[in-house]
Amino acid sequence: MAILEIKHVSKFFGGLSANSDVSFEIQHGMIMGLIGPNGAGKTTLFNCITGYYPPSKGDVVFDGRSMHGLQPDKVCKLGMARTWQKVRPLANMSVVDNVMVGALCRTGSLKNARDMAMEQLKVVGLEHRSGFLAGGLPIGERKKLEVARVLATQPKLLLLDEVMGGLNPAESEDIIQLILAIKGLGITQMVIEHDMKTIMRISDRIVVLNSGEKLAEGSPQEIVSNPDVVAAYLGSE
Ligand SMILES: Nc1ncnc2c1ncn2[C@@H]1O[C@H](COP(=O)(O)OP(=O)(O)OP(=O)(O)O)[C@@H](O)[C@H]1O
Repeated sequence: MAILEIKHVSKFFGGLSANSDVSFEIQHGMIMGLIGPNGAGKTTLFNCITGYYPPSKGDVVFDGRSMHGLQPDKVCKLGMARTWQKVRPLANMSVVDNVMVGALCRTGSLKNARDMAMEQLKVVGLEHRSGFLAGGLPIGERKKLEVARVLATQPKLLLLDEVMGGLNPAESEDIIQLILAIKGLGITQMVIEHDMKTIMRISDRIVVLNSGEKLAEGSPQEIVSNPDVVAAYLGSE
């Protein structure tokens, strides 16, 4: 069974169709890349999947259960967590306290939450920063902090929205290695990313959105050799 089934999802903002009849499935343990030109509807789809927007039409089925009508906190408790394009840590709190916020979705004990947070800081390589103020971290470490915070919610499915945006090549490489390590932990991931080389490298499959519609789906090789994708997306780079 697929971990996530997106079934004919549409999202309208007034007359604008941000997502239009989008359907695909994500299998357990894989990395699904989600690409498309600016304004193609990628973030809107993340919002529809994770309960931030109710889809105007269609349904999202996670682990065999419809997400219809569920708020983001409930969706997160069921095992789906997402990052945001703009990283906004709780700047005046320590790094470990930021991650504890995620862990408190799973435990009421502050001690357990701290232990869980430290565990995730190790996964992302930030344990040496645990006592620092989150607001003082450089951008590359803020991104890792964001990933640690969502990992602390113990997701089965992680949705990463342009987590490499604004990073230099060395920082991006760190995040790529982190995404691959998370895959090694058995966590399924869906990744929005603009850099084509990166998305080709990390994805098992890729879905391409264009003007809100699913334009193509396939392996990285199938996507780069798809003439529609080249015309709509690669041609616009
Ligand atoms: N809350 C909203 N209200 C009205 N229109 C919206 C809203 N959110 C998104 N849109 C519109 O929906 C379309 C898709 O936007 P979305 O942010 O999902 O695209 P995207 O593929 O994530 O773009 P980018 O790559 O630039 O982040 C755009 O035309 C955008 O202006």
